[in-house]
Amino acid sequence: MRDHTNEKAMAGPRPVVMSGPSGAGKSTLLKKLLKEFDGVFGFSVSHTTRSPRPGEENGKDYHYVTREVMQAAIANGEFVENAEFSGNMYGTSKAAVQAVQAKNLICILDIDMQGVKNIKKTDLNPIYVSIQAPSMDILEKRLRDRKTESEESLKKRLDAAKVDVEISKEPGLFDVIIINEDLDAAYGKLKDTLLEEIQKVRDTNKS
Ligand SMILES: Nc1ncnc2c1ncn2[C@@H]1O[C@H](COP(=O)(O)OP(=O)(O)OP(=O)(O)O)[C@@H](O)[C@H]1O
Ligand SMILES: Nc1nc2c(ncn2[C@@H]2O[C@H](COP(=O)(O)O)[C@@H](O)[C@H]2O)c(=O)[nH]1
Repeated sequence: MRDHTNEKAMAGPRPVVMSGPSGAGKSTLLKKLLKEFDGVFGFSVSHTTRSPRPGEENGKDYHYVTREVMQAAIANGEFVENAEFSGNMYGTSKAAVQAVQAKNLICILDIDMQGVKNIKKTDLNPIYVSIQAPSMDILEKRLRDRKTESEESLKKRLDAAKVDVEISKEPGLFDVIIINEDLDAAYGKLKDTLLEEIQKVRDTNKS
């Protein structure tokens, strides 16, 4: 059977991959984009086996599933990419990407470094953005202040962050690395990076 995800990817605007250490500010920044540019961006809702955090909604932030359900769906070829992160499974389903691209929106994927490497093997052709904190100390403070992690999970995320920051230096891996120190400044850089694609969607919607 042919994979229609890729045909849609060729036709519509380029997706955006937002990656970077847990706690660097990816969700904060992408939520600002979705709010300011209503009708331009759409979020690719991932699947995960982790439990929802207070305030998170099933189907909006993630599709919360069991490991068994997720493994079966992966085996069935339903995912573009998947990864194990900090003791849980995460993955982007083909349906999640298609749902956004069917509306001719810029599809935003919030994924870890394993996801970036796997998306590179597809022909999704996204813009790759790495969001990083100014230092490991600041990253740790943000994660602690967010109050979402146990000590064990915090340690796993900080260990993964160190690896992530090193790998992100690989030439050509990311189109842009944004250091999220001042939120407004980081958001400004993100918008500058995506300006051309935003304009394309606006032009298409006008005509
Ligand atoms: N520029 C900033 N200055 C201070 N705090 C920030 C800044 N950007 C984000 N934060 C805060 O840092 C915390 C982590 O941000 P956020 O949840 O967006 O990170 P994330 O990269 O999406 O993490 P994860 O990958 O775990 O989902 C949040 O509490 C957020 O409010
Ligand atoms: N490879 C993938 N990584 C994903 C996906 N969805 C989220 N993530 C990444 O997981 C970590 C942790 O997220 P959290 O919500 O538990 O804090 C973070 O780095 C996300 O970018 C996915 O579908 N694939």
